[in-house]
Amino acid sequence: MKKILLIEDDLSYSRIIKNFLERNGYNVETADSVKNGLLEGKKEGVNLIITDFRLPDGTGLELLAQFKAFNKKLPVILITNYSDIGIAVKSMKMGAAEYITKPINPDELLLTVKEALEEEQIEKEQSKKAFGEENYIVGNSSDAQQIEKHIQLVAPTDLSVIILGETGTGKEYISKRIHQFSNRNQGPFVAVDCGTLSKDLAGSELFGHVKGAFTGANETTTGHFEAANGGTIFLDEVGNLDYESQIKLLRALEEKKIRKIGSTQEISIDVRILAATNENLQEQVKLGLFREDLYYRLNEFSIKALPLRKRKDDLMLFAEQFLLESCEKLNKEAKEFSKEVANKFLKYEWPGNLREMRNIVRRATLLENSNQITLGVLPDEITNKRSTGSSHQTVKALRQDEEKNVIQEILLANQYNKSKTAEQLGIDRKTLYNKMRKYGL
Ligand SMILES: Nc1ncnc2c1ncn2[C@@H]1O[C@H](COP(=O)(O)OP(=O)(O)OP(=O)(O)O)[C@@H](O)[C@H]1O
Repeated sequence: MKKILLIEDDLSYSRIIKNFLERNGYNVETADSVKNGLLEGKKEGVNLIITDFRLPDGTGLELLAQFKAFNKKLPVILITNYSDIGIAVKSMKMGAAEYITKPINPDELLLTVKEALEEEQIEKEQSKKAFGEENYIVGNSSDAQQIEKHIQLVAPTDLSVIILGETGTGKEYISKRIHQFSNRNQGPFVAVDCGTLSKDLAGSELFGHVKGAFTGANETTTGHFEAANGGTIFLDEVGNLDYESQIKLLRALEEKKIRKIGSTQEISIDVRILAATNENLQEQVKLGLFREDLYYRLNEFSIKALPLRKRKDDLMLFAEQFLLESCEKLNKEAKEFSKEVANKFLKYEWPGNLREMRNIVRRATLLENSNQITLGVLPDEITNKRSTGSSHQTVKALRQDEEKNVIQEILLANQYNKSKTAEQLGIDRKTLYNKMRKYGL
């Protein structure tokens, strides 16, 4: 049975989530602070961490950073408030498996947990074989067609490719597509998140080590390069590699040989390298933080993944694909977007790009009961419903606090059964959902 550690300081809420996950076949331990979370999470046998963002002695992001330094393969799901998209985006950059927003929707939670654990399994088995098209959308706009042309052009060559773009713009998807259309597509595709490689262990993660190479090296390991032999290695957030690892990487690329840490034996490798960054790598080269020779070696060809706000022509195509996928995955009847929603989508900035859109559409699919996605199930960021400062603010805030407490109490008493809660409050389910979202319940 998979073991989940849930870190949440609201104990009644924590109990409800724990019960729900246990009913669905998981073993759940709980902790109520950063300190206790770290203690519990580092114990043997934990497969997944779910942590709230706001904790009494710190934040979920601090925990995420610590867990990623401790074991970067341990998946971490961050719970944020519905409107904290900035934190959610940051968490993904820091290596979170996924984020979910409050109020937690049970189906969404279960799906996210399942997906995070599946990914953990794949990592473990290192079964990086060829994969299907993964619902890859090319897009109809001329920019999208240009990117696709470049992918098809460069894929069959062995050139190193650097993929530039903001977080969530599809850099990893592009690199998988390059692998898929390359002659190496029967070989492994190994994705390495350089942002989560600690300085001390980067060398051994990338190239492996022999038993006894350093304290704690109890057995000989295979590094990512060796695992990718005959295939493609994808170095995500390559700008985060420390200087020492950059030197080793350059050597591996130039000599096509690696040496495990602590070994004198050289191993020949045949690996194609794709790298991604959402930083200005050239700027880092200028500042002396990234080696110029490595930069040119990685940048034999470059592809720019566009931010979603600059892809207005294809934006609804993505939204509709995510809606279709969500309906299928969640066993919901087919739905469409209302005109108002489409308008808001086109005006929104999408700081988290395609990943944010996929998550918002998935959540809207869960919340919407009709066959049309309406404004009511979108976050305030998109609908601009956020209240602006006014003289009534304090009185209003007080009333809202009261209302929030009452709703929370009744929800808890009903074990988060929304129909019962709405009935007891004398409001309909939709109003309840809106209020829950408003108050982050
Ligand atoms: N071409 C595409 N077609 C369909 N969905 C896509 C496409 N590109 C990206 N996505 C969706 O967006 C999500 C994020 O994409 P991906 O992980 O490739 O982004 P990224 O730029 O590598 O993100 P990060 O900067 O956080 O590493 C994917 O999980 C997928 O759901």
